[in-house]
Amino acid sequence: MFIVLEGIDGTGKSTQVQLLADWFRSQGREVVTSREPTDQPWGKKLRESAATGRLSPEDELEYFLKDRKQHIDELIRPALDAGKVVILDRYYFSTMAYQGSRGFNPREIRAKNEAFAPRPDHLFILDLDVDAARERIGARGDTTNEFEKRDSLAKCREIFLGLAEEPFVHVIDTNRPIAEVQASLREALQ
Ligand SMILES: Nc1ncnc2c1ncn2[C@@H]1O[C@H](COP(=O)(O)OP(=O)(O)OP(=O)(O)O)[C@@H](O)[C@H]1O
Ligand SMILES: Cc1cn([C@H]2C[C@H](O)[C@@H](COP(=O)(O)O)O2)c(=O)[nH]c1=O
Repeated sequence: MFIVLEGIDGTGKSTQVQLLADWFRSQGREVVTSREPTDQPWGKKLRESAATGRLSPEDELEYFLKDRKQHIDELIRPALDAGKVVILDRYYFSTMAYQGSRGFNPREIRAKNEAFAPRPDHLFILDLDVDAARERIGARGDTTNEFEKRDSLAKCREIFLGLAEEPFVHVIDTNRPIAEVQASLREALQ
């Protein structure tokens, strides 16, 4: 079972990934959770760039692809092959949204990724209004970074919602208490 949570910053992805992992573990399943960008060298460079200034659009896209290839080879495929549940906080749909918002064609980005990246069984788009999402980032104690500018987040949200009609995609309204959001995820999986 391969599950991905996506959505703009602050929608509650990390919170929900942990709760979902707890649920699977309580059923005796082995679970691997991970996130992109990863904590490997390409991912680290990308995280640093959020604070120090974004890379050129071309370099940024290239680094995300390199980071993902390594992630798939070293963690995602081995875990899936071993029958584990894999739950990711962001994947190539974020590249469609964020690098799409920088001018690349989201469909081309998707094709490039799907040439090497397995498609998840379930994709949850956690959806929240941009201002509410930015407020949550503030309440978490973080200042918004270069990836979290209002206009580009609005464009990202639009690209994410453009995926809504596909059969493996579930759009989840996260303007609700954490437990209610989690109940919706579990219901969709059941
Ligand atoms: N449903 C909710 N209602 C209110 N607050 C929430 C909800 N879900 C998460 N939060 C809070 O909002 C903040 C952002 O949540 P979280 O870090 O899980 O989001 P995220 O989507 O992973 O963010 P990012 O993409 O920036 O890493 C946290 O302080 C979290 O406790
Ligand atoms: C996978 C991926 C991520 N991003 C951006 C989106 C976020 O703003 C940051 C990651 O931060 P998080 O708060 O830890 O989720 O990276 C991107 O632009 N493109 C991608 O492919």
